[in-house]
This record gives sequence, structure tokens and C-alpha cells, in this order.
Amino acid sequence: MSVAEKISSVRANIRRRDPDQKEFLQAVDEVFESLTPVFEKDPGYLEAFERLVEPERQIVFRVPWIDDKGVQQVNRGFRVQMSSALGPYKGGLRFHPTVNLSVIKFLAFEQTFKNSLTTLMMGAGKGGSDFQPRGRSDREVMAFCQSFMTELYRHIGADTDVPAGDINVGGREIGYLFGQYKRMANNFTGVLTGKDLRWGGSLIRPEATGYGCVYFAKNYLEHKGESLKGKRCVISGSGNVAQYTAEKLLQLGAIPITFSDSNGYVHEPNGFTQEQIDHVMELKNVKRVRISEYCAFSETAQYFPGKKPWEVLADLAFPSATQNEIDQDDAEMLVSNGVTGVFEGANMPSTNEAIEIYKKSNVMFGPAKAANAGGVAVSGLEMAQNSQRLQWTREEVDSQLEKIMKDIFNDSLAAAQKYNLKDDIQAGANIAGFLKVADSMIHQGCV
Ligand SMILES: NC(=O)C1=CN([C@@H]2O[C@H](COP(=O)(O)OP(=O)(O)OC[C@H]3O[C@@H](n4cnc5c(N)ncnc54)[C@H](OP(=O)(O)O)[C@@H]3O)[C@@H](O)[C@H]2O)C=CC1
Ligand SMILES: O=C(O)CCC(=O)C(=O)O
Repeated sequence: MSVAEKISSVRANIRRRDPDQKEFLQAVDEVFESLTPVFEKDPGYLEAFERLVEPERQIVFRVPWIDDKGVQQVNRGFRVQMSSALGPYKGGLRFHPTVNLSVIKFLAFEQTFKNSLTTLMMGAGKGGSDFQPRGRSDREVMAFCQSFMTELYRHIGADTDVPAGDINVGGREIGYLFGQYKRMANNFTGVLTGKDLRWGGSLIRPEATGYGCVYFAKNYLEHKGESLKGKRCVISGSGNVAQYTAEKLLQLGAIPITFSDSNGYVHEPNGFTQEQIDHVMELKNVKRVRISEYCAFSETAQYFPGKKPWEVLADLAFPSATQNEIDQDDAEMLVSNGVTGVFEGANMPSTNEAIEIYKKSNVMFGPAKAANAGGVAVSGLEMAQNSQRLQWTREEVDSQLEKIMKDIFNDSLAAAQKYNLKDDIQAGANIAGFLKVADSMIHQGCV
């Protein structure tokens, strides 16, 4: 069989196994495309890839709990343990009604390459549930988290699998999950990251994904002889990643001008100040209300219900909400509105058609696996601190984060150049992330 025939046979096999998992297939297609030069040069890597796309283990479980009216609710829980080639499975938990096996598998797949790029010893996994915490009382969220962990605890551990947060899983949820793990396992270990500072968390973990994404953008811009200073930046989402992306952009002289949620977006034409970003944090993290409420705080802001922020004139875009939030039309709109760089805080926010538009239009593209790796990188640093029973300073963690993001950019660029792909950072990130995992899989034998 020729290499081309082998590639198409592996591809067909993946589609045959899970024909309905559209998000997972989309993520695999995106990586497959950029690894083709690697497979052509060394067909042996195709076998490692064929193994890698099959998760080591997939756990699907019932999560029953009682709501505040005394009524039974039943949700579905997931944990996909994708790869342990580089260390314990590692990756977040997402609680959202759209969660299903395809979504969790795509996230676990992406996590494999991302964790490899961080240079830290972390395998990859992802989990979650179709539970929606929004609109639920703290007691209901606690009841759900306790039930979720009552099953999950037997599958995880500080050296086995270390979950963390993702959409709708923040400090409150990590606290309830950790408390129940400790009770079930009779064990106080670093089994989760994103913990509170008083019981094992790391400074800078809340900030890490957003700060890291901006550090990545800074490196990319500097490579092009540009800087963040004065750049008008559209941001989607108003959760953890969006908030700290805005904060770091402001600190580095850029101008964050939008936030959004699933109901619409807010445009602050002169740019958000730190005080205004603090207010967004209060609205979203403490009051847990819609972003539209921000307008009561500002005379200059405008709210656009049912719209995405991509219609605003800007220099750079930081999609930081969810998958597929930029399709081909959105990408065309971004380009025609003057955007010259897209840096993905969210996981897979751009469809493959949108990525084509960026490439055709010479847009600087920081793909999620590389640009948002700062979150899991600082989770890796939290694991290191837990192992030492120590807590590092804010400066120490932030400087390690900055260095890791610089290394990710440089490693992705070097991999692209090695395969004559110029400065195609998307392909470079996929190649660099893959080769480390694939070589480790090959060393460890056919397992
Ligand atoms: N937290 C982390 O460390 C990391 C997160 N990520 C990724 O970043 C993204 C955001 O995560 P995070 O900030 O932690 O999550 P949060 O729950 O803190 O915030 C999510 C934000 O995205 C919005 N959102 C979610 N779903 C949709 C949707 N279908 N359409 C429009 N807006 C939506 C939410 O609005 P609403 O309230 O209306 O749902 C909210 O504003 C995700 O893709 C996540 O996988 C990646 C790496 C690490
Ligand atoms: O911190 C972690 O372990 C996971 C972060 C995450 O879920 C992600 O990188 O998508």
C-alpha cells in the first residue's frame, strides 16, 4: 500500500468507527491535514496516530441527584482518558447541556497535543456532564458535584488522572468535587487542579489561560516585527479565559473592546478599563448574571442581543467562549473588518473552513492547542507544587508561564520550518505536539 493509500485507509477507519461524532471528526481532520508531511516522510508515525485517535479508556456514567424541590434529576457524566504516554491523564471538566461523547472526545484529543507542547509531563483526558449549573442554587450544584465525584473518584488520582475546570466548572465546583473526592478516597492529594489557594491551589492558575494566550500573541506579533500596543481587540465570552485575556491585553497596552455570552455582546468603544474589567468579573463570578447587565455600569457601552462580536472593527480577535463560534462567514467578516491576528483562547473556536480563510488572508493564527496551553501548563505547575508540598510566588509562576508560552511559539515555528511550512504555526503546533507523544508511544511499545 502506498503512503497515500495508508493515510486514506486510516482516515476511513476513524470515520467508520464513530460516524456521528462530528466535533471529534472535525478535530481529527484538522490535525490529519497538517501531519500529512510527517506521514509522508516517515510512514511509521501513521501507526502511532492510528492508536492515538482511539482513547485509552472512555467512562460514561449516571449522575443522579435531588434538586431543591425534592425532585430527582439524572445527568450523564463522562471522562475520556485519551493518552497516558507523557504522564497522568490531565484535562478539564465541562458542565454544559451541549456536552456529549463527541465533544468530550474532541477536547481530550486536542488536550493530547496541547499538553505535549507545554513541555511538562502530562498525559491527556477530558470529562464533564450535560448538567447546566446556571440557574441552580449552590446546594444543587453541590449535590450534583458530589454525585458526579462519587462515581469519578475510582478512576482518578494524583498519579493516574488529574481533572480541572473548563466551561462552567470554576472555583466553586472544584471545591465541591475535591471535598467529595477526599471523603470517598480518604486521601488529601493534588487530585484536581484549579484548587483554592488555601488548600493546595497555585497562584496565577485562574489567570493562566487568558494571560498565556496574550503572551502567545505577543510572541507572534514580535516575530512579525509588531507589538500589542494600541491594538483594538475583540474578545468573545466573559468567563475565566475572556476576563484574564482582557486584563493582560490592557496591561500590555492593547485595547480590549468586547465581551459576550450566549445571549449577545457588549461593546465598550473606548476599551475596558481595569475597573470595568473588575466589574465584569463581579457580574460573572459573584452575581452570576448576563453580560447585558454590564451596560448599567457604563454610559459608553452598547449591548447587541443575539449577535457575536466579530462584526466590530478591530485589529486582533481572541475567541474565548466555545467551539465553532467562528465559521467561514464570521472569518470573512473578521478579515474585512481589519483583523490581522486570531488567537484562540477557547478550544476549537474556528471551524476548519474559517481556518482556511485565515490562511488565504495571511492572518496570524494562534491555534488553541498552542495559544490556550497556559491554563494546563500552570495546572502542571500546581501539580509540581503539590508534590513538593510548597506554594511558589506569583512572580515565579508567572515567569514560568511566560517562558512556556514563548517556548511553545518557538517550538511550533521550528517544527513548521523543519517541514518547509514557513511560519504556519497551526501545522507546526500539531507536528511538534504529535512527535513527542508519538515517539513516547513507540518507546513504550504497542500498548
Ligand atoms: N478555563 C481554562 O483554564 C481553559 C479553558 N479553555 C477553553 O476556553 C473556553 C472558555 O472557557 P472558560 O472561560 O473556562 O469557561 P467559563 O464557563 O468561565 O466561560 C464560558 C464563556 O463562554 C460563553 N459560552 C459558552 N458556551 C457558549 C455558546 N454555546 N455560545 C456562546 N457563548 C458561549 C459563556 O456564556 P454563557 O454563560 O451564556 O454560557 C461564558 O461567557 C472553552 O472553550 C474552554 O474549553 C481552554 C483552556 C483552558
Ligand atoms: O488545567 C487543566 O488541567 C485543563 C485545562 C483545560 O481543560 C484545557 O486546556 O482545555
